[in-house]
Amino acid sequence: MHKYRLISKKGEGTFSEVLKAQSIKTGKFVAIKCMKNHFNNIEQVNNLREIQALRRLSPHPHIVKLLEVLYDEPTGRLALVFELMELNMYEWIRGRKNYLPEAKIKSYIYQLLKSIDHMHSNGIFHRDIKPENVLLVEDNLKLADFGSCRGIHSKQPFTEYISTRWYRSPECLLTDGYYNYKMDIWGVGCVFFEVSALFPLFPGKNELDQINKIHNILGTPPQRILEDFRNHASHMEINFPPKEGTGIEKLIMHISEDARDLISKMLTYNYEERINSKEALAHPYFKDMNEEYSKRIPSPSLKSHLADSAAGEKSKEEKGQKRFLPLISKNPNSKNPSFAKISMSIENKTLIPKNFALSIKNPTQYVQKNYKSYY
Ligand SMILES: Nc1ncnc2c1ncn2[C@@H]1O[C@H](COP(=O)(O)OP(=O)(O)OP(=O)(O)O)[C@@H](O)[C@H]1O
Repeated sequence: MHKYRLISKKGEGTFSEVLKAQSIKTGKFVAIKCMKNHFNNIEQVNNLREIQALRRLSPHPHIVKLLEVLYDEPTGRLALVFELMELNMYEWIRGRKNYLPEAKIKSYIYQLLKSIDHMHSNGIFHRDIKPENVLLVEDNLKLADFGSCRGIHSKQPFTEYISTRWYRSPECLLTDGYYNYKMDIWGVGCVFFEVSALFPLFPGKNELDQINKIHNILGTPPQRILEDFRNHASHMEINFPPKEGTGIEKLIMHISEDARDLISKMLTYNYEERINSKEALAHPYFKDMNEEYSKRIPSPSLKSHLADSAAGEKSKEEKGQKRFLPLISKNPNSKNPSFAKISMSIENKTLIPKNFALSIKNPTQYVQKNYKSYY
């Protein structure tokens, strides 16, 4: 019944703790996302946005691959088993003193935009684009954490409190939920800046400070945009004294003009004018990338190999399986090994280093990044 041996902690988010584990049967390494919330029944699990979105978006070379869903009905605990990635984008830049090569950044941002384009073309937007949700293994990038996603055609206003403050778009900060898929592009612009500059562009300490940080750099929005925000906001008075921004350009003079131009098109106040994923992929910044990328991922079979490269050897069950669907059934007593009680392996103290036991902490906690204050 012990399907996975837990090895170490890989990360922690608001809703989960992610552990590195090894399949006892196949020796393959995986990442197990142990959800902090409990679930009453399998229907609740099946209705999870993260699972539904991953089913719709997979397989794709730049979307993290869900391998298995482990649900223990008696305890209500849920764990999602993913292919293991090496590190997230924040970990990649953390503590660096020297700028990263532009070619590397270009390749990663291109792949990120490919994932966004795939998502948006399939009617989903992510709503929490940030460096911690962008996972890397060698030269490959995959987008993760679809827990906040929504359907592009869902009716506004969106009422949930979403998106991580530093990467939240102005329309998301200032209106009562009148935003759309273009908020993901704002997030990509912030990530693109951050991996280029090695510090976050708008590290707001609270909502008001977040708005101020944006104004300090981009200036206050034009009257027309402010009027539009005002018509969709009741929670705050939108009345900013006009201010000129210091501009993004001078913070990233070391990158190419094309790169700066693309970042500023992603960080456009008016989301109707903000560049979309297809236009961004066709931007002159990527003129050498389209060919490079098709050389790198030339065929569907290599695509699926790339998707598995992080996790080592394919298991017997997966070999020959073209399209992977997470294993989940209504019967918790089924012989299906995916129903091995996750709690058994997680609680087996001989298998887990101290402090790495699954902890159910306050799901609203916010883990502050390890950055110094730059402004
Ligand atoms: N497949 C994976 N391979 C390696 N590390 C991973 C994987 N999935 C997640 N992680 C690590 O765990 C962290 C938290 O994962 P994730 O964002 O999915 O959790 P969450 O609880 O939904 O977080 P959030 O607070 O952003 O909503 C990630 O930032 C990443 O560092």
